Amino acid sequence: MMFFHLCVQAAAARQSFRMSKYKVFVMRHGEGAWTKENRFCSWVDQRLSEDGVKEALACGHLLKEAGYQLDVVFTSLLSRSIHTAWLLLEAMGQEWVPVVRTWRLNERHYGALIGLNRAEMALNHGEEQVKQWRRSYDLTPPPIDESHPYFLEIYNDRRYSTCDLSIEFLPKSESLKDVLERLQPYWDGTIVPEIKRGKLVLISGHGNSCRALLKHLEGISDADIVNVTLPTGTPILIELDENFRPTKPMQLLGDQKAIQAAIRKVEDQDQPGCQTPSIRNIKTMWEKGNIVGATECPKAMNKETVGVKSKSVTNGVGC
Ligand SMILES: O=C(OP(=O)(O)O)[C@H](O)COP(=O)(O)O
Repeated sequence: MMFFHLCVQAAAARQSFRMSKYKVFVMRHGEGAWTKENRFCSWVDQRLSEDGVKEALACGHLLKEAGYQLDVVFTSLLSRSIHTAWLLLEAMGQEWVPVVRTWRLNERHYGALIGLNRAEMALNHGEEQVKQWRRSYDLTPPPIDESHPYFLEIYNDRRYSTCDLSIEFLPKSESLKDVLERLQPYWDGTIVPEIKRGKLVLISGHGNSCRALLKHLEGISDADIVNVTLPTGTPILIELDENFRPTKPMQLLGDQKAIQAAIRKVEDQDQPGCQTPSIRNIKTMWEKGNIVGATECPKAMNKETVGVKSKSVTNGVGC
């Protein structure tokens, strides 16, 4: 958390006294159902939790009270990001504002780790390994494959037939670096032109798609981005000069004490003691599978072992 401030200060030191020409809001959606369960959610389409709905509405009230008038909101193709945009616009009384969706703002694809519980992973593989998987810049987790219980749910979903890449070219696992590489063309080609037209843009993204964007905009180094963690449901205001360089430190809007507590909560998700009530009913998700050693093909799991009752997807069949 301290490092987050250092990154911001480092960016500020480079900003000298340039004039702000543009503003843009970047925010991670409200808390999702699996955030509460402490599971890697990624491309699984979970809804907002009750708290997540409240967070999204609170963001809208905050921006409305500050007098902001949005012109366009960009979201991922995932419901928690879109729902956050809707609730926020409703709270602002600006429901008519266009919402534009793109897979390029989707959360980082966590590959074979999708569905797993972070605290349990830390018990099995060590906190440091889980921190590396979560926060390092260029580490890519083992890819998802057809034996994974969420594979079909993701890749058979009709929304992914609407992308500017055909389904077979969509990612099967991503590092943060990969996220930035797929996001930057959309930022440059679609979002920046809107901002240059004078539109006030809000991006309702995800923990890691927003980290990738902030890394790019704030010039955060590969080493320092490891220490940047974003809370849910907190708008970040970024002011940019005519060359899209930041003119001042980005601002996380809202009650600063609550924001710091929310960041700490996300950081602590990979502490072995960070168990949720539901996790007690979940058998060891990889049945002691060694994901550290796995490169291509981690051990099979099924939806029941990760606490999901649906049997609509074929169980994994092993490697
Ligand atoms: O789905 C996720 O993020 P999201 O809740 O922002 O969509 C990831 O599981 C976030 O996990 P991380 O905080 O361990 O990178």
